[in-house]
Amino acid sequence: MCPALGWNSEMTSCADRAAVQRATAGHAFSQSKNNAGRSLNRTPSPHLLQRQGSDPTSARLRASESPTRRRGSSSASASATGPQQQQLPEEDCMRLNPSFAGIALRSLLAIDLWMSKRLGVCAEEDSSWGSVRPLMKIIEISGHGIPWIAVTLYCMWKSDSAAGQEIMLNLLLALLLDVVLVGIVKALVRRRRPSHNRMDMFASFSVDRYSFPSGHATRAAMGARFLLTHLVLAAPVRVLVLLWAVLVGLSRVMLGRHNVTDVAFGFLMGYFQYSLVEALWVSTAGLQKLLGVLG
Ligand SMILES: CC(C)=CCC/C(C)=C/CC/C(C)=C/COP(=O)(O)O
Repeated sequence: MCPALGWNSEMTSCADRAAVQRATAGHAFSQSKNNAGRSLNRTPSPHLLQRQGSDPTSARLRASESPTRRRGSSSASASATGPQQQQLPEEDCMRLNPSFAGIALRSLLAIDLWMSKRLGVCAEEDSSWGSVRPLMKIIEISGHGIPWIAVTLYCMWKSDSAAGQEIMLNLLLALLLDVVLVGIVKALVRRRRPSHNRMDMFASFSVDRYSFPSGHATRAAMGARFLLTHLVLAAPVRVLVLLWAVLVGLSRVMLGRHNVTDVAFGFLMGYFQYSLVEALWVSTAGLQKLLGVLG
């Protein structure tokens, strides 16, 4: 009798250990869902296990222990399917890894939701930091795509040097690339914005109802890297640019627009987007050549 799970078996193989751990993990999650605050490792009572007889966790458990039962029930069939038998435990071990990865991911997401809820201190006017919400919304606009694109176009038009125009052209292309890539990832991942978010954001696409990744964070990271690389800025201004990027990310969580992981991934994605822009850098000479070919 397995003391933790309460079923009869002679569990010695890797497959059996896998079954035990999957069942324990599955049980731990159903426990933590139904009964927040209890330990994940708590041993279930026999009474509870009886009740779980028809739930999906038990169904998985029955499915996973079936190879063991088949092995145990007939030694003749075991010898008949010898090589296959030896593969089964290995397969089960491989299925064990995703379950641990699943546990790690679920734990990370739970921490993420908890932290994001706690940091969403200006999600509403009457939230604990509701008085700084207008300031956070100004920071939000400073990282929005429309002002960035508008200012870039203006600088490109006003620039009197070919080098300046080339830089602004590439910044414009980078901003458009950012909108497209973020839109694709949001549409693929489809993570809902936090429940405490008020959807009162200035000019957004329909895909912006999703929160992963934060488009403001990608733009802030990519834009900051771009400006720091291509503009000659005094040291205090460079610090201000970095501070602004951090504030944009922080304001997303404080406004309740995003979870922490949306912003963290957004920063990472924006950082690498800049590397892509550098790799695909378009020179004005190259652009003129291309336009000549097309025209
Ligand atoms: C010309 C053109 C394609 C402009 C698009 C600018 C635009 C509307 C960007 C979307 C900005 C936005 C609301 C992003 C959402 O940011 P999150 O940080 O909330 O993901």
